[in-house]
Amino acid sequence: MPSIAVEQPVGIIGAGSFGTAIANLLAYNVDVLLYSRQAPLVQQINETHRHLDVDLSPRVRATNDLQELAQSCTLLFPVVPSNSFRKMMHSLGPHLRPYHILIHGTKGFDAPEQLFQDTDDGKPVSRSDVSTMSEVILQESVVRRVGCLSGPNLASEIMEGQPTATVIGSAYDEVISIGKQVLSSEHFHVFGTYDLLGAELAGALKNIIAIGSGVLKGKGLGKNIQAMLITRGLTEMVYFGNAMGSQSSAFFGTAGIGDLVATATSKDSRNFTFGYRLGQGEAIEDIEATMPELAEGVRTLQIARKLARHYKLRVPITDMLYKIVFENFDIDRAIHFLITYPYDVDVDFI
Ligand SMILES: NC(=O)c1ccc[n+]([C@@H]2O[C@H](COP(=O)([O-])OP(=O)(O)OC[C@H]3O[C@@H](n4cnc5c(N)ncnc54)[C@H](O)[C@@H]3O)[C@@H](O)[C@H]2O)c1
Ligand SMILES: O=P(O)(O)OC[C@H](O)CO
Repeated sequence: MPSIAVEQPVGIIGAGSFGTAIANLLAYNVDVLLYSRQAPLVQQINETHRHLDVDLSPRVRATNDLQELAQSCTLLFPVVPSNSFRKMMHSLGPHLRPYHILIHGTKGFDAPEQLFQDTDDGKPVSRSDVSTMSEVILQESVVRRVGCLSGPNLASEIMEGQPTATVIGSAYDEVISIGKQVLSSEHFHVFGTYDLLGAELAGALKNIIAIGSGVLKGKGLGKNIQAMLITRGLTEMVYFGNAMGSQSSAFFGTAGIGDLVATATSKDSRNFTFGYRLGQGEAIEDIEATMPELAEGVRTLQIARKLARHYKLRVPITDMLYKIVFENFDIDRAIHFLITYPYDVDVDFI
């Protein structure tokens, strides 16, 4: 096992909710260098050791110098939203060397901006138009040892010190082992899997179903229908995963059902909350205007809808949610459509 992680600080890129939660988790084992683009925030963190109403470990130091980050840390955790990820990699890439290891925590996809403006259903996208975050890292840097962090990891609970688990997906044993070494603690169990793609797809796709679950809750509906949404939603996630080249098993582990249950049932989830407010009757423009960072699932929904066309997938929940979010489709009609949908078999995958 490489010894770099304990001898050097471990870097985090993105001082938002998840970056901050990960910083305190890492600080049980290692010194941490937390990168933010905002100089005043860096100064505040280093002077007060507090951020987002949380006490930071004295082992956490902040910087706004990407070169310092890359030179000080071999192991880096990029945790910026998917819509900023490629831009962030453009800035970071020139500072990276083949010895760096990147384990990202971002749950979304990258796609050309044109795709998000193009509402023409007749134009599907293909898999090559869409990248996972590990693919973006490979495209934008010389780094090869990449991984992802995926699981039921609501930042607010982690910041309160509550226990949970995660899974590190990577094709490389040393990425999994070093990730476990720096992150494991009595609060945090770390699994490993070679199915990097499956862990990334599960983490991104569950956000769509979390929006749907929030919609039902916002409509005042109960646990029976929420359970069915999660069950059939998981089925649609498997369909997408199989079409995009991952194994089904990823969807039945920590990154799949684990994160789906957490995100689709918690008011601390932005995706669930976005759906809840829709279900309560709020206009999308009003929700967007008052959510500082848009729920990842909204972008993922746009990409998934087009991928479904490309792969000819039968994914009625994804279709209905797309219509609700982007075409003002009536929520009650969508629920009626799904309840009367001619689903033929209960479980049709292994
Ligand atoms: N919040 C959670 O509970 C949670 C848990 C697991 C995974 N995630 C995933 O982590 C990612 C980030 O979520 P979050 O909750 O931390 O979001 P957030 O909005 O709280 O924070 C994102 C941070 O990234 C920074 N950022 C954006 N672009 C950047 C750039 N180019 N360079 C450097 N910093 C940049 C922003 O300034 C912000 O501080 C998302 O993909 C999310 O799905 C979140
Ligand atoms: O819905 P979010 O973006 O708050 O995130 C939920 C996390 O992905 C939980 O693991």
